[in-house]
Amino acid sequence: METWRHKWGFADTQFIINDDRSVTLTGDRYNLSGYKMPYFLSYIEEQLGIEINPHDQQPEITQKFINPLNINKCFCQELENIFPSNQYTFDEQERLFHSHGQSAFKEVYKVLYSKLERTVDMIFYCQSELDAQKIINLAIEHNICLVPFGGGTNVSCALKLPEDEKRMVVSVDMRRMNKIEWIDRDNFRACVQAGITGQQLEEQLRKDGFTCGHEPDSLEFSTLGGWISTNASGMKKNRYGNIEQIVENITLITPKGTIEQIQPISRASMGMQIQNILFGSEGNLGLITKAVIKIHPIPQVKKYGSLVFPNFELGVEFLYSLAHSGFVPASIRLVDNNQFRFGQALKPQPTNIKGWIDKLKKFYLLKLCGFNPYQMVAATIVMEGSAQEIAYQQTNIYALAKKFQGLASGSENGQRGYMLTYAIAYMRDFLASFFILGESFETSVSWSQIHQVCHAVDQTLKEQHEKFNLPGKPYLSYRISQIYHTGVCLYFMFGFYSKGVESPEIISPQIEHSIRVAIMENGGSISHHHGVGKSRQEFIKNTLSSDSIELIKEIKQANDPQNIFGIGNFCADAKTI
Ligand SMILES: Cc1cc2nc3c(=O)[nH]c(=O)nc-3n(C[C@H](O)[C@H](O)[C@H](O)COP(=O)(O)OP(=O)(O)OC[C@H]3O[C@@H](n4cnc5c(N)ncnc54)[C@H](O)[C@@H]3O)c2cc1C
Repeated sequence: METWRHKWGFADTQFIINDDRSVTLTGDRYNLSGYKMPYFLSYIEEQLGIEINPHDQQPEITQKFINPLNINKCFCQELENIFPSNQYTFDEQERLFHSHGQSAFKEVYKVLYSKLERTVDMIFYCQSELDAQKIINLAIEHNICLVPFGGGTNVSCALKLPEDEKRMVVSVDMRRMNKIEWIDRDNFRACVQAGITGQQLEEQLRKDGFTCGHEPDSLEFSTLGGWISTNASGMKKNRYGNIEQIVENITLITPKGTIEQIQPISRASMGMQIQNILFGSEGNLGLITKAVIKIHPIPQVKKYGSLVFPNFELGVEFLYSLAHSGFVPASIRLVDNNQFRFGQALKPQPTNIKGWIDKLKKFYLLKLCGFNPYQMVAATIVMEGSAQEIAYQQTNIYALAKKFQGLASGSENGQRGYMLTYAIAYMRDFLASFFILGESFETSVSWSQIHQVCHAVDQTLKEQHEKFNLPGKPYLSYRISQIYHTGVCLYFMFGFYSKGVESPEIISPQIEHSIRVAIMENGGSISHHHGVGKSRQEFIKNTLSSDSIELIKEIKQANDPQNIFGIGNFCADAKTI
């Protein structure tokens, strides 16, 4: 539990360069692990217009910055009297780990290569609802700032500490609260403690024959409390719902008491629903200790699929028709040509037979069907349900795709596409060590504005790259990762070469900011699922009316007048209300 890691993921998994310049993902956790990828480096070099020297790596700082302890002696003394010593720590690595999320430029880069502005003073490991009440009471008595901590996977700087916070700051790590309290088999509900990670949740439910089905790409480390706090979205939301459709009751312990419904309800008309404001509360209101969630029997069949289309426009037209049909699969994603080619670059050197088959497939696609390798795109699909449901979806999806010149391209490619998403954050850290900085960002956008937003992002990135006189070429790729009745979630990845660039950690957020402005000016939203945190606070005023913002501030003020939960997300001046 107390292990820390500033980079993404498991310690046994990292990309390395072999002597022959091929790249391997170590370990055996993913289906990308353990084999040589001969085309990886050349793809990156071609895209960025640079040459990677495997021996020229950016050195990580060995003595990482941790600010001097800011101790409230009376608080610490009382805490010592109430809790055993294994429930809190001042360990420096733990303090650093609990002071950041996974934003590439503003957090991880700073920890590894520069300096994080501020660290927490202590970590408290919350083990029960009673612990939550006690630590909040102690914090009120001694004026301590508490910061709820889930898996530390947010990418919105939600755990970034306000620099002007003068009080002792205690991170409240919720991960010891990781049990399923009860399962109601008849009504498909489970009451689950908030510190459970997605992986633990699925493993525990599976033993009883159930699944929750919420699968964000951070599933291995992110927690139920974090999902609620950030209003998360999982890849299979078409079948299982986004987090707000999955959760039926939340328990939040606040400085004023306990916020919850008396019992979970399938649906209710009961006046204003206080539960709704907890989705996206981002650690501002209190500690989420548990939630009642919907569960489902493990599906009889899970099947991957994939399609290729001649270009992104046809792929989007297909998705538009699919979104308004009755056979939407659990998940479908459409990747642009850059991401499609990146997927190809991660493949192993084919064996003789496989190489021969691949050549035949290529001949069919490129020569007979006339696909252009620099325009074609791919959709990856996950179908879950009964055998009949899958058969129905499969038949109809492939028939519909044909109308948009789509061709089926196999389940193996579909599965690889999904596995790729688990490797992206490992790739970010690997590339950063070779001065290639990248970040992902997302938005929701109406169907009619998809191309406009993609174009605006592309243009803005090119302009910014030129403005800062950065070396090589900028990299951009995007995918549609969720479809809705009225629009989609667009998920972008961008990168640039930073060798020789002064303070890339200052330039990168400026580029990101300009891109968000372009997104919003062209009809995109502040965020589809990453949340506001500190990264997107300034865009709240373009999202909500000023009176709405005031109301939210008043709720915060009424609930936490001392600003014990002083992490200051959502609104820059939320803490001063
Ligand atoms: C590689 C990668 C892939 C990702 N994929 C997805 C994705 O597919 N979908 C998606 O929605 N997001 C995704 N994210 C973003 C991130 O995983 C989510 O925002 C996630 O919900 C954060 O959960 P966490 O437990 O890590 O929370 P943390 O990062 O620990 O905290 C996030 C915020 O929630 C608050 N908080 C956490 N727990 C509690 C609690 N128990 N009570 C009160 N407040 C609490 C914290 O104070 C903080 O403000 C991804 C991130 C990465 C790095």
